[in-house]
Amino acid sequence: MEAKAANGPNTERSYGVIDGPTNPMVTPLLTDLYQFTMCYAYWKAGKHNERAVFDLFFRKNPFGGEYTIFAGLEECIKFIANFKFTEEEISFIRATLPPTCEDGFYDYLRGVDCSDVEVYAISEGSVVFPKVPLMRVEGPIAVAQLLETPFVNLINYASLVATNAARHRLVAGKSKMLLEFGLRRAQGPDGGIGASKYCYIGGFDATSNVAAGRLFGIPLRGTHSHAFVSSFMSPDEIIDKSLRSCDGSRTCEDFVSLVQAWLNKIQWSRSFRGVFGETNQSELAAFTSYALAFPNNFLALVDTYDVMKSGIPNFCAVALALIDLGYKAVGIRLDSGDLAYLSCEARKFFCTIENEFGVSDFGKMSITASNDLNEETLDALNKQGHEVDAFGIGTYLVTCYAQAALGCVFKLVEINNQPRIKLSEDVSKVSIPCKKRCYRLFGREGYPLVDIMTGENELPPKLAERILCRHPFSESKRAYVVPQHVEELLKCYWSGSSGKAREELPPLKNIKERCMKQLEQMRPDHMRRLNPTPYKVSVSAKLYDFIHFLWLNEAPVGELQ
Ligand SMILES: Nc1ncnc2c1ncn2[C@@H]1O[C@H](COP(=O)(O)OP(=O)(O)OP(=O)(O)O)[C@@H](O)[C@H]1O
Ligand SMILES: O=P(O)(O)OC[C@H]1O[C@H](OP(=O)(O)OP(=O)(O)O)[C@H](O)[C@@H]1O
Ligand SMILES: O=C(O)c1cccnc1
Ligand SMILES: [Mg+2]
Repeated sequence: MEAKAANGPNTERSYGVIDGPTNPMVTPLLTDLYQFTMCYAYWKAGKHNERAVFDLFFRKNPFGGEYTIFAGLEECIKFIANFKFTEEEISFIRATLPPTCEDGFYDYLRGVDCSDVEVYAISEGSVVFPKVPLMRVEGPIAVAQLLETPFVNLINYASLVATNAARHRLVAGKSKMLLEFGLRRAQGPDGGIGASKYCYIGGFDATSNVAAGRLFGIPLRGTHSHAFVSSFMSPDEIIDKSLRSCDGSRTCEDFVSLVQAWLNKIQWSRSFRGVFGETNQSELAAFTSYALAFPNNFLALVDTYDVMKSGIPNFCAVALALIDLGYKAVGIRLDSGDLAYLSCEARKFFCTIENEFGVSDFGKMSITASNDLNEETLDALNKQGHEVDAFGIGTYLVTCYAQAALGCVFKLVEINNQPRIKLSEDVSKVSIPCKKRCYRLFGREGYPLVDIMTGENELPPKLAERILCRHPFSESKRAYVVPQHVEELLKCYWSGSSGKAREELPPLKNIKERCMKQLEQMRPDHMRRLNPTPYKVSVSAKLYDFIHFLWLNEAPVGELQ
């Protein structure tokens, strides 16, 4: 079933006005307690207004892949645009912190907003890679610190599920319809709404989630369930049997009998004689009823009793009766069994009907498949060969069953213009210091070749000019690149009250288009499922030297005795 296009409240916006986050639970209190204790301690030390720079990034691509889709930025910007404590929230913090905390702190909180904060970010829907900041947050340290948990929360799942959706899209292929059916299995209401929004960005065509359709204008689609089929007993219970023809010129007074006549014709036709016997009459009643309710959108779930011996013949009888009245049935959904085999058998059945009764295009009837689908099953279906046109995917997609979290982090990289580094025994966890600029360098064939981070004041990489790209931590890994195209990745998305120009938040459709375009632009070996080639993430020679200077400076020298 296809719902009429929705015009969500967020589809229109005027420049400069940013409405609040989608989820009203996203308030300044949606953070970890330690953000408030640190905030108090910064304030007590008189440090709260020191200018800090934080980077938000992740360390490893999810799902064993070599790419990630960045999502969740719009919600972060909506959050900070409306960041302000209510009196009730301040009272709660007062009651939560120890009584020794001074009153002046609460007066300070009363005045806190994000007018002194700037956020630079990669555009939402972009293909992104580990270590490169997705967002750079600059502002008074006490305020920027309060943003850590909500920002990381808003980005982590959004990017994870958008990446999961993109991976499903890549396996399914461009021509297939992908429907997100996950609401009932998602991690709560926010998980469900988020999944619908971010799966759409990652390449799904539609969702069954009505609230997401209203909120974001995502196309809504749906079929019907087994309950609808098994709720009927027999065609006798259909009371209003009349159906007006599609053009309104005549009325069929007994659609139920028309369906029955078609079922007999199919059963006794040359091609189907002996292929199936009595079909299930309660199923036939359900299909007939559904067709009477939606003659233009008739799609039947055919696996309640027996796909080939009941569901498909019953569907065809109803579809042919609809055709008599000038309607065009949509197709079927398979929700169990061997989806490769059954989809091929169903297609053969439809093609035989087309030939037997001379009904053009009956063989092209749409076949939707669902039932615990995931990347692996889609891949297996491709290998076996199938006739599925649309996949309805829920549980594995929205719960990100293959990987629980993306692991985004928020690290201090500069304070009062002083670069800071976070060391770790594990080199992959050492943070890259300094307020940085990030660029994507494209090669001769149009593919992105490498992302490079430089210090803020370094000259940007120049077109057709050789630049040394160094692995941030491994001395021997380096390469010269002559970029044919250079894209600066971090753009200003929030400039507070500074008056600096900032990017407008694009409509969801544009974010999705960006994502699809960028995925297409990637070199195929980075995208393959098995042993993909890692995309190179690098730093300039100058930044490399500085990281290692700072590293040596900060790391204590051990003493052996
Ligand atoms: N041709 C296929 N190749 C690989 N996996 C498939 C194929 N067809 C279906 N699957 C997957 O196999 C699993 C079958 O699920 P399950 O064992 O629950 O059987 P079922 O068909 O759902 O049976 P039931 O009628 O009890 O619901 C699903 O995850 C489905 O996506
Ligand atoms: O399988 P998923 O990828 O999660 O897709 C959504 C599932 O939800 C519906 O049925 P439901 O699972 O509620 O009932 P069932 O267990 O009888 O299939 C639908 O028929 C799909 O099977
Ligand atoms: O419309 C459907 O077919 C649907 C919706 C949600 C879950 N399963 C199926
Ligand atoms: Mg199921």
